[in-house]
Amino acid sequence: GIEFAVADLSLAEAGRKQLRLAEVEMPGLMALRREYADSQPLKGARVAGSLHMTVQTAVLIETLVALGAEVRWVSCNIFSTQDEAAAAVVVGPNGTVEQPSGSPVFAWKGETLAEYWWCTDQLFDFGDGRLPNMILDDGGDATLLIHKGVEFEAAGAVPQATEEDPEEYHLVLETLRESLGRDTSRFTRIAKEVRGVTEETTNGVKRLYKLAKEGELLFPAMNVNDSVTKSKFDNKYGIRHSLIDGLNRGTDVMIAGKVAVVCGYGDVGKGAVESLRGQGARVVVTEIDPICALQAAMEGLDVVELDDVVERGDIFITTTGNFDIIMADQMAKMKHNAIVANVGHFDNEIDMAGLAKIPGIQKIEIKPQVHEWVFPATADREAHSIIVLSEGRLMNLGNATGHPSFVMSNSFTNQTIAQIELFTKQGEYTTDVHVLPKHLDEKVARLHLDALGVRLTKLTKRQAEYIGVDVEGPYKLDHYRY
Ligand SMILES: NC(=O)c1ccc[n+]([C@@H]2O[C@H](COP(=O)([O-])OP(=O)(O)OC[C@H]3O[C@@H](n4cnc5c(N)ncnc54)[C@H](O)[C@@H]3O)[C@@H](O)[C@H]2O)c1
Ligand SMILES: COc1cccc(Nc2cc(C)nc([C@@H]3CCN(C(=O)c4nonc4N)C3)c2)c1
Repeated sequence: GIEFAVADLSLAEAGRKQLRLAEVEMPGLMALRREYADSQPLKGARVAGSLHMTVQTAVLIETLVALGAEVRWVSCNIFSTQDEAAAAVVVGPNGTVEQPSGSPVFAWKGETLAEYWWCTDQLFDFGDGRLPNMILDDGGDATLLIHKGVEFEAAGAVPQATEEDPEEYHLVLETLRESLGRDTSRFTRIAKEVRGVTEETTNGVKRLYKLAKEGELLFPAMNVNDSVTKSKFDNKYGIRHSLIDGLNRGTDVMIAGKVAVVCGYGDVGKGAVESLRGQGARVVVTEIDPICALQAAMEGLDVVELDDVVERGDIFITTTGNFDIIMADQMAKMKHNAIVANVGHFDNEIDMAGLAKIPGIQKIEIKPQVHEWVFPATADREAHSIIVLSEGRLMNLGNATGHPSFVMSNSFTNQTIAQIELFTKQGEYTTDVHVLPKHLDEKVARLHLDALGVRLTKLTKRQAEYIGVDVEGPYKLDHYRY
């Protein structure tokens, strides 16, 4: 039978219904299932995946299986599992709760960190001594376990963590110590078996480039994040869709007419501005980068310093990927019931620690993920409040439901094509970090056009020659900025 560790298998039926809806909104993945139904390019692939165990990811998993792969899965985030999606994957399209016939999943919403690393360790045993030969990663935790495992197997022991190591690193070492106790060459064998890893996000990609630079990368890696059809969608269109979704679900405030301050005007900031402008907000931005600031000005946006507008703004959104963007003393000056939220980096763009330390501050939960922070009266101002969403964490996840399926279809079509590339073209990809060739990035876009009723114009041969491209593409140079 199928091994698994999920919250509740009986949620499978509900999950299956959501999966069927998501399939219609994920045309790229469904097109790949049709294109490769006969050739089964992933036959023989044993894919160990660590990526948010959501309804959208379930469609990715069943696409990999439809192309011939055997798959084991965990979530890459202790809160992002949708339990009904995990259950649906285990039961599978043709199974039952009593007789699950899907794929092994080890993930549930609200895992402890110790449970998280136990789950990740379950990825690497496909039964009868069989090991993974492909890794699909988001944030690099599966890749980390393999690399650290190989390092410590070679050393013959796992070192003790020191007190300056974060608590999580203690858990990683504990997990590896147990593994070494069971088998002194497990990760060394896995590393030999793995043909490559495909990495979903910026942070995971940064870790891969670091490993490659230090000459420690053990197998070829595909940087899926930097496909144009992944990061533009994730960062710009995903946020444009879900920013007002989170604002509306959280506050129901009328956005029209309000002054909205967007900190950062990169891909996410551009999506955030469009989202708010679409609702009639009067948007201003802050930036450190003169090119992005000039772009904003060209779009008719005021570019200001935060302190210029901290008393005038109604809605403040951080998108910088940096930290200490909105500080407690600035929040103290805001209008009564100004809204503050983050869609950028984890939880340190907004100074929540500083806010909590203000003498006499009061935190009132209005509803889950929506808090009113009440500043006590001072000599020159009566008591007043601000509204903070998702406690300063990613509010499109805390107050809304993450990216819509169509956005994830673009990301995951890149993932699937990248898996096929590394699995079927061993030797063509060196042990380094690669990006998908542009014609495959363009293929991802092509696979999403029919669903939108887009009709592409065809180049004539002479036109193609005139601009120096092939009729079938690629249509741009590698460094072209879309
Ligand atoms: N919430 C989500 O679903 C989601 C989705 C995608 C990306 N992200 C995150 O959003 C962040 C931004 O992503 P991106 O692709 O837009 O990056 P980006 O580099 O394109 O944009 C960030 C911008 O912020 C600017 N910036 C940096 N420090 C600043 C400061 N102190 N004040 C003002 N501006 C500053 C930079 O100049 C840059 O233009 C990243 O942390 C990314 O992981 C979140
Ligand atoms: C509460 O709602 C959800 C729903 C889904 C995931 C999450 N949790 C995170 C946490 C972190 C740190 N990052 C992400 C990124 C940004 C948006 N993402 C997706 O939407 C997504 N990814 O896989 N399927 C998807 N759907 C991936 C999502 C929260």
